Amino acid sequence: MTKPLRIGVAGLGTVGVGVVKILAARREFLAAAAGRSIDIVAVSARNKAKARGIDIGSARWEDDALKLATADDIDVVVELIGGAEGVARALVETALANGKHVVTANKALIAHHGIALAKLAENKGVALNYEAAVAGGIPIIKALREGLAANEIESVTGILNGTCNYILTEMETTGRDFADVLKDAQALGYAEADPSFDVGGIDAAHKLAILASLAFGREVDFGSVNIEGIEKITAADIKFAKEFGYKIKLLAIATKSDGGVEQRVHPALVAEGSPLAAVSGVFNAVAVRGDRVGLLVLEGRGAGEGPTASAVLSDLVDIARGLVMPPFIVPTSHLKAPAKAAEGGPESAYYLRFNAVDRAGSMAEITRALANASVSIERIVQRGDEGDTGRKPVVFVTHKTQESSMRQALAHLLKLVDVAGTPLVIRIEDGESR
Ligand SMILES: NC(=O)c1ccc[n+]([C@@H]2O[C@H](COP(=O)([O-])OP(=O)(O)OC[C@H]3O[C@@H](n4cnc5c(N)ncnc54)[C@H](O)[C@@H]3O)[C@@H](O)[C@H]2O)c1
Ligand SMILES: N[C@@H](CCO)C(=O)O
Ligand code: NA
Repeated sequence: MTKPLRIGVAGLGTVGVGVVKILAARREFLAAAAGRSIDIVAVSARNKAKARGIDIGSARWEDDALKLATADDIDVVVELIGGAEGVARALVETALANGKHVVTANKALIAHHGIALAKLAENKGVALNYEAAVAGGIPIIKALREGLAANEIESVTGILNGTCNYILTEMETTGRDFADVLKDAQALGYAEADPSFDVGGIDAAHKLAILASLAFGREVDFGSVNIEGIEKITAADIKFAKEFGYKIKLLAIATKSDGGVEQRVHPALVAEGSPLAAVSGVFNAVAVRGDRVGLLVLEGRGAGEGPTASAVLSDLVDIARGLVMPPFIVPTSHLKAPAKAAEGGPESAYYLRFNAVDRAGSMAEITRALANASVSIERIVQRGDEGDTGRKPVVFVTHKTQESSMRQALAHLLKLVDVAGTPLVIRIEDGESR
């Protein structure tokens, strides 16, 4: 057998602990699969004394993670700290500059600096692998890089944040409130250090920008993603959606058009019975449409110790086998510059919810405001308690309409005295039916 692949692990939190556990449990099999053993020679984390339930054996402890990037006895730096800047970025840059392979689960880092880091890796002939960064245990990077390489990709639609999907599913099935369920997701190790990245849609946008780059052969363009989170979704919305035959999901959608790429992350109503509506709890899914393969849907756990560490290990086994591929499928010199497609996307139906005064004539005014913007209504429901505000929730489902018409309708609604606050507007998507 060739000499061992020597790794340094920075970060021993949810993911780092999972990596140490798999390496211990599957040591012999992985060595046989890779043709060499994978040995942890050093680790680093913030708190040496913390009980983690793992045995790091003879691995040395480094208080300063950056030492892993310069140590002579390390071939691969495994970055599991997190964050687009700070120690994580410095560690990865220094490791690559020193000719060490890097494996990371850090989507924020790859979304912001992936191309610059890939250039560094290419110059040094080393790997920059990040399977764990997108959709946890689903091998979507491998699928795009290897299994789907023959295809021109037309669109990628995903449920890419485990925390949000877990929250929306729990709210639906148990009726518990948002804040309560978010605490659970944190305790289970799903959420980011700052959970507003999850619920605000930023984490899903990081992942989408990476997938869009791989799918469409353009440089990562996180800045162009239109992002909306799930913070405004209430248990009542989930109930109304169910009544109409839909589930609410945080979708991440990247579509190729003549002018470039449209990237958006937002909650959407997806029809029950469609592949994406069936994805529940911490599960993620990625639906890819390729010109030759057609629709392909991959589903699996998107967060948590085991699934994420599983992806990190697959990257390590690739390196141990001697596979060093361009981080973005093609060399960075072949990637096209980012190009943002005209906004608006395809026509879609919408769900609209707001509170309105329940008096004679108010509904007529509201429907007129929508009609004046060419938005036609499929369903109206007015129900619920007036409470002490004198206003009742009103929910509309529209027929398919242009986004510009919907914006115009909203502007009209906001001028009506009977409408309170800003209406919640959610797109209705088809959930990637075949
Ligand atoms: N938890 C998941 O389900 C999941 C899934 C996919 C990707 N990720 C990504 O994996 C990375 C790690 O996530 P996590 O959930 O394991 O985080 P975590 O907060 O559980 O662990 C982070 C670890 O990094 C260490 N750390 C922080 N600052 C450090 C420093 N300056 N030097 C050395 N160590 C330092 C901490 O001590 C801790 O051990 C992040 O990039 C995250 O986005 C997490
Ligand atoms: N916070 C992320 C972790 C996996 O990337 C999520 O909930 O999906
Ligand atoms: Na993955």
